[in-house]
Amino acid sequence: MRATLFDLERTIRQRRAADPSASYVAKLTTRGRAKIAQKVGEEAVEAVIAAMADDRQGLVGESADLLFHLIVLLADLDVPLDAVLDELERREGVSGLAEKAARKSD
Ligand SMILES: N=c1c2ncn([C@@H]3O[C@H](COP(=O)(O)OP(=O)(O)OP(=O)(O)O)[C@@H](O)[C@H]3O)c2ncn1[C@@H]1O[C@H](COP(=O)(O)O)[C@@H](O)[C@H]1O
Repeated sequence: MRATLFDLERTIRQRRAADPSASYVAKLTTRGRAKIAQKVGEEAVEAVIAAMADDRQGLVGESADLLFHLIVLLADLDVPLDAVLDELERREGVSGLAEKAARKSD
């Protein structure tokens, strides 16, 4: 899983500077961060719509689109995917409910 995502991240970072007429990543990158962010939002909504329609196969495709566009957005801000996966690892074993309760008592 991690290896696949890292391969995709490497490809995306390489393609950013490619010819926009030959690369979707390059084309989207030239359209600017707001456009990339908009695509992330759109793909998230499409994933939600697939889920609410009980469309499991659709959800798989929309989730792939969402992850792909999120990595394009991370690359645009030069945030390594590793940082996100490290953050998830840091949270491992910490119940979301316990974490929320700890925040409220701050
Ligand atoms: N994983 C993906 C991937 N997932 C989705 N997409 C593209 O994302 C686009 C999203 O489709 P939309 O209809 O929402 O977008 P659109 O019509 O271009 O955008 P709008 O102007 O309508 O907003 C489609 O063109 C998909 O092909 C992807 N494009 C590329 N990759 C990976 O990125 C690599 C580099 O791609 P290029 O930069 O194109 O070489 C590829 O080898 C793949 O591994």
